[in-house]
Amino acid sequence: MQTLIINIKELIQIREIGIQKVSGSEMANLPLLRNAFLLIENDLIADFGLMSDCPTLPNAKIIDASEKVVLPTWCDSHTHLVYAGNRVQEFVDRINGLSYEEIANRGGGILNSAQKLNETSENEIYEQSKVRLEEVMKLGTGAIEIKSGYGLTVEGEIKMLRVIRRLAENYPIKIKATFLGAHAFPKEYKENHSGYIDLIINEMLPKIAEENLADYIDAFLETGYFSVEETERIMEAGKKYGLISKIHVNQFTAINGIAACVKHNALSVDHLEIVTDEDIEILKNSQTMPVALPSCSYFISIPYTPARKMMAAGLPLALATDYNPGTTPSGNMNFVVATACIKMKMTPEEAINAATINGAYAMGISDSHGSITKGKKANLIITKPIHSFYQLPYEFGSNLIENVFIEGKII
Ligand SMILES: N=CN[C@@H](CCC(=O)O)C(=O)O
Ligand SMILES: [Zn+2]
Repeated sequence: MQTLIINIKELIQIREIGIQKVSGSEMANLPLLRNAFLLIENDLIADFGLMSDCPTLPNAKIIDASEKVVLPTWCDSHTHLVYAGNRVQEFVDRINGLSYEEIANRGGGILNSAQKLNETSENEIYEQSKVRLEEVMKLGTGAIEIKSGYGLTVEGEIKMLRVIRRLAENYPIKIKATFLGAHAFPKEYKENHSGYIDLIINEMLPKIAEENLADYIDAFLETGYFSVEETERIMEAGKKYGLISKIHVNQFTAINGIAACVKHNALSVDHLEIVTDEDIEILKNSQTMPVALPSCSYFISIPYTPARKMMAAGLPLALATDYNPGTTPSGNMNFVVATACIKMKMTPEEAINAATINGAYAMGISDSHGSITKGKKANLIITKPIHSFYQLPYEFGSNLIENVFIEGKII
C-alpha cells in the first residue's frame, strides 16, 4: 500500500537516520523542504524530497497538500493519562486561594486520585482513559508515555499498568509504560516510608516484571514526597529488573535530585521548574534528557522551566504535556508547543524539536519516531492551509490540524 503526499508547502523536521536528539544551539535549526513530496509505504516513510524529484506512481493513493505543512506527530514523553474521575473541586479550591501543597496536605491531590482509582473497576478506568487517548491522537500525538502512580497499592498499580497495556494493544499509537509506585506515600505509610518502599521493591516490582507491564520506572523526588535517598533505592531496584528511570524532580524545590538521577543514568529528568546552576552543570556531559512541562506551570501557576538558560548551556530539552487530573488536565501538545514559545521564549524551531525528536529520545524511541526520516514510522500531521509552520504556535487556541497519520493510516 503506497500513499504519495504531493505539493507540500513545508515538510519540516527532516533528518538523516541516526540523529537521536538535538542539543543547545542545534535546537534552533529545524531542517525543512519547501514544495515537497513524501511517500508512505505501509507503515513507514519510504521516501521524500522536492516536487521536482517526485516519482510517478500510478498505483499510489495521492494526497494533495498544497498550502499545507507536514510534520512528524508529537512525541509526548510524560503523561498520567490513565486515571479515574477528575479533581475539578481542587481546581476551584485553587482559584479560591489554596495552593497545590495545601490541597495535598488536606488529603487531596495524588491521594484523592488514588482513592478514586482503587474504587473504580479496571474496565471503567479503561473506558475513561481511551476517550483521552483518542482525543490526543486527533490532536497530533503519535507516541505517548503513560505512568501508573494513582494505585499506590499492589492491586491498584497493577490495574493501572494493565489498562496501559490494553490501550497499547488496541490503538496504533506507540505507548511506553512507566511504573510510578513512588508517586506519594499512602496515608497508612506516612510515618513508615521504608515500609512503603519495601512494598514497592518486594511486592510491586516482581509482579510487574513477571507480567512485563513496564518499560521505565519513575518516582516523585521532591520535598515532602520521596527524598534523594529514597529515590535512589527505587532507581536501583528498577535497574535490577531492567527498568531505566525517568524521574519527576525539581518541580517545587532543588534538593540535589538531578545529580542522583544522572548518577543512575536516568533517561530523563522531568518538570525542572526550579533549576540551579549546579543542576545545569551536572546535566552537561550526561545522556539524560531534561523534560519541561509548561502546561503544568500554566495550570497551577508555578515557574516555567528556564529553557533559554539551559539551551544556552548546551543542553537539550524536550517538551511534554504531563496530562493528569491534578496539575494538567490537558493532553494537547499543540498548546504545550505554543506555551513554550510564548512563556518560555523558545522559538518555534526549538519548541518543535523539543516536542518531536527530543520527546522521542525521552521515551527511548528516536530510532523509529520523532522526525521525517526514511525508514521511520509514517506518523505525520498534515495541517490545514496555513502561511508557515510559525502559525502553529502563533494561533495558540486554534486547531490547525487537518489529518493525522499514525503508522501510515489516517486516524
Ligand atoms: N508532580 C507529581 N505528579 C504529577 C501530578 C500529580 C497529581 O497532582 O495528581 C505531575 O507531574 O504534575
Ligand atoms: Zn507528571
